[in-house]
Amino acid sequence: MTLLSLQNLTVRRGQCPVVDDVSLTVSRGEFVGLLGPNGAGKTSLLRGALGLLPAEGRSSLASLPPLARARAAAFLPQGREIAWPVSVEVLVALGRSPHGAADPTDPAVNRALARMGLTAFRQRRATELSGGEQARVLIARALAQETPLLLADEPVAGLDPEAQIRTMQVFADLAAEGHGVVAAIHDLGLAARHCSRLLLIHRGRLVADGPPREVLTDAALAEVFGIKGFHTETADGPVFQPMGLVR
Ligand SMILES: Nc1ncnc2c1ncn2[C@@H]1O[C@H](COP(=O)(O)OP(=O)(O)OP(=O)(O)O)[C@@H](O)[C@H]1O
Repeated sequence: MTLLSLQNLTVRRGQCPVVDDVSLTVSRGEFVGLLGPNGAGKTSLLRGALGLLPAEGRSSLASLPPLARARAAAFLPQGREIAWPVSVEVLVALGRSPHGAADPTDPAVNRALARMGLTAFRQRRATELSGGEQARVLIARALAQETPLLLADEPVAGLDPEAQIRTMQVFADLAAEGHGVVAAIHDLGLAARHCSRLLLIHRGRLVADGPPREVLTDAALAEVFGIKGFHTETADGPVFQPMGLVR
């Protein structure tokens, strides 16, 4: 079942298209990594798809009324600032708002806290956590929304290795449970290891779309990122490591 459909989506900042004629679909069961260099258009693509930026073309999400959209897709923005000194459980419960009251005793809040390893933090004041802990709380808020689709902008940025792997595993589990996840990710090794599909964005255009091994080719790495990488298959799954510059 299709959770997101983009047809010829174009987002302009000024005159310049920063998302250029992108068409794709995302289905249940997919954990999609959105890759591309700084400024490639990943955030603009996510925001355009959600209707948070004006766009030409069509997005199945952007055309929904706000409440239906909030029940269809959760969004984790790139910014990680928590402004209100509320408890972790109250903040995570805000993810339940599209479904009615934001109740900290809602089982969905417990599930989100547990998935992100935050149960012991639930009574802590969110503004008094470390940067990485706050980032995990914001992921938990998006998980508590329990939507068919999760769009996450650099969810593992600033997390320690355990939290990065835990978060990638949570997203892969969500996909295995029948949700869809699209996450902008700069760590190509984590993306290659955990995502079922990668989208490669270069100067606003979708230049590759497929399984990690087919997207992270030597030619694409050189052309898009200016790097070379090392791949291998291990008993624990695929390993990809960026190795050096080519320009
Ligand atoms: N508010 C803005 N006004 C004008 N141009 C913008 C604005 N925000 C972003 N841009 C430009 O749009 C392009 C795409 O930016 P976007 O934030 O989508 O990239 P990104 O792939 O998410 O990058 P990063 O990996 O650095 O987060 C960039 O060239 C950027 O300079």
